[in-house]
Amino acid sequence: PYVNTKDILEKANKEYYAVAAFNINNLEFLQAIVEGGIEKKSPLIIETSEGAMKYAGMGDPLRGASLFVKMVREFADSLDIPIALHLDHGKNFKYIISAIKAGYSSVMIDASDKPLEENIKTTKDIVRIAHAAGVSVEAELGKLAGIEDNVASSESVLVNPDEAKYFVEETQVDFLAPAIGTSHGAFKFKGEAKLDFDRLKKVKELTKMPLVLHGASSVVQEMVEIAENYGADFGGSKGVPSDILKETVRLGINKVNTDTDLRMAFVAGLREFLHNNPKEFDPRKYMDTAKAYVKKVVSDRLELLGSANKA
Ligand SMILES: O=C(COP(=O)(O)O)N(O)CCCOP(=O)(O)O
Ligand SMILES: [Zn+2]
Repeated sequence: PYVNTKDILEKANKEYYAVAAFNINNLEFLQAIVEGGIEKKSPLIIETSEGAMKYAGMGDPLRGASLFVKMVREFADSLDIPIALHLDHGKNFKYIISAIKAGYSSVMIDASDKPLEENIKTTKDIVRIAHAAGVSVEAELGKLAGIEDNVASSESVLVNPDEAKYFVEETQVDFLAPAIGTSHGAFKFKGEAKLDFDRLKKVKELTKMPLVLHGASSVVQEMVEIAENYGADFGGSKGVPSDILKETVRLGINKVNTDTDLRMAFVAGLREFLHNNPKEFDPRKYMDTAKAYVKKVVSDRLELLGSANKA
């Protein structure tokens, strides 16, 4: 069934597991993610960034949002696993309202680059509108390093746990993304991978609410090797190691944003297939391996996060 993200996360919060939030931009990634969810009998959070809404809507975010709602609902309404659709990194008021209007389960208002009081005010405005429409809300505190689509923030600003408590009380958001040292993309750490577990623990103690980890891809070595075998150059790529990811779940992370791992799996499959089948041009054939590799990464992640058999 098509459900509200909050329902999925409240259950995860109570039972101390995490649910992956997988980003999509097209049909093929959605198909692969849904196949993984069915195989693992796991709840799924499908999420789209504003860039994805523009991409699918050919420049028209409302059309993009509406297309994603229809695609996701088509799968969700016909399956036993709970599936939610979430707007990831909502920064533009028009896009956030478009997602609410189109029927998204939840939206993120990302005002993390603003001073605290401004982040609170903007977030409160969105919470008021979203809650009136039965839509749940995610916000972010602290800043991720790395490149986000429209915010190239060089250094990460880690969350202040006391600020987090004040923020959630003032804004009434439904789930919170505390920055604890991750960053978007495939180049997360120069040296050893390290996250601030102490801050995470404190934020959980102070807020007791479902928490979100952005920039949580692991950069799966198996996929890097396949892709590089067929011409990719992912030198220097490094993600969040599985044991560190599991520790964040143990400490209270319940939604785990995963995009890069699926992108790398897809392109590994595509490169491999195209190299080995020079005569093929049927998209149902050349997307096959790409989708299979995405499904594999999805299934492994659902297992790792503990949401398998929680549908
Ligand atoms: O946290 C993540 C993904 O983290 P990852 O890179 O570690 O997968 N996300 O919110 C995904 C952000 C995708 O934005 P865009 O479509 O503009 O490129
Ligand atoms: Zn993110």
